[in-house]
Amino acid sequence: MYLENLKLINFRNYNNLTLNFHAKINVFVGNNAQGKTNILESIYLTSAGKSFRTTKDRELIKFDKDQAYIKVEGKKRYTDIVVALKLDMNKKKQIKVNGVTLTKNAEILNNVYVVVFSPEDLKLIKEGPSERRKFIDNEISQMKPNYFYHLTQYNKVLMQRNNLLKKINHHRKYMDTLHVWDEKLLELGTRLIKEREKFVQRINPLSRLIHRKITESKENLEVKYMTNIDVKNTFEATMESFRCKLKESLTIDLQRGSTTVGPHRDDLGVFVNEVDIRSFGSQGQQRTSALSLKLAEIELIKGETGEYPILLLDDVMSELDINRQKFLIKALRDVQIFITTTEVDYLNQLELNEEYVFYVKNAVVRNASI
Ligand SMILES: Nc1ncnc2c1ncn2[C@@H]1O[C@H](COP(=O)(O)OP(=O)(O)OP(=O)(O)O)[C@@H](O)[C@H]1O
Repeated sequence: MYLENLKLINFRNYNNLTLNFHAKINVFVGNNAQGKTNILESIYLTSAGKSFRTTKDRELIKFDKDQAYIKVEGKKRYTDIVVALKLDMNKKKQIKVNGVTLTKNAEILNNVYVVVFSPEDLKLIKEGPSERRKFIDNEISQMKPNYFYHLTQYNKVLMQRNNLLKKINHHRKYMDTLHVWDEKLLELGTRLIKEREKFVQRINPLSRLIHRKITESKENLEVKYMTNIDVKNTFEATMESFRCKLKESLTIDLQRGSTTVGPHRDDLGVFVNEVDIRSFGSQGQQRTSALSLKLAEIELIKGETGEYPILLLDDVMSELDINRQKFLIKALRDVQIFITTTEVDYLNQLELNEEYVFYVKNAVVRNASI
């Protein structure tokens, strides 16, 4: 799929902006703090309904304004797609897809497919497991909105169970209601585990292949799903093994007042040439592995939905050497790419057409074709 245009009103530092995009590459060039990432952020919002930089919608509305508006129009293989969001300081955000107002914001998923790669994504490898769980969850949610629903429910049930564990410490009578929460936790948790296992099984060969190309076959990347539950072939058997673990950990859960086993403790192991690069990788290895995973996601989304997602590369091109940049542009022939950069030098090396380039200065965007 690709986006044809974007309209912003009172979004971040923009008053009123309309941009027509190129179906292949769109590069936003400018100094720091001019509004380049804001454009990528607005595109991401039309995919996920939320920002990749903040959880507070009010930060997205232009200072001194009450409302912001974002709209994209694009093409999928068989349909046109129009997504519009209205953000309001005081009211809930309103989202329309092809003119129809959504009743639940989560319904926005599965319309505009986006993969974003930013310096933040380095965290994917070097930070704690929660960043890697977020990666897995975001990717599966985009392809399967039901997964997002189960994840939200799981987190709610987990919180209720943890509250109950704390209460039981003071009043044993609450013990009688624990099994109710356990059953819900087991059912929802097993759904997450089975989906995550499937996701990692599919992304592993894809990312390995890409990684081999980027590193000219010098490195072998392997990602492994790491969970404290024994994953079995069937849903029922996996749920049983989760049940055993939950029973075994009851004493310690009660002591701690929190649930110590389940998919909320999952991680993604990332190995290069059999070395765990979460702890032992160089910066370059961590960066390249994160890139390989992100690029694998593109293929995965294509396989799952039949559409290539849009790729947002925020400030990462200059961190890659020229060979890797060229690889990226060449390998992603069929993907619409949005790039932000402060450096123009490499644009010449990449031999990009001027019409692909947008110059951004203090929320004013100029393009050769405008
Ligand atoms: N709600 C808002 N209202 C008005 N301006 C805002 C708002 N939020 C952010 N800005 C402004 O947007 C600018 C930052 O834009 P953006 O993050 O897109 O920068 P950038 O061009 O990508 O820079 P860099 O290269 O440093 O990443 C800053 O000038 C900031 O003050």
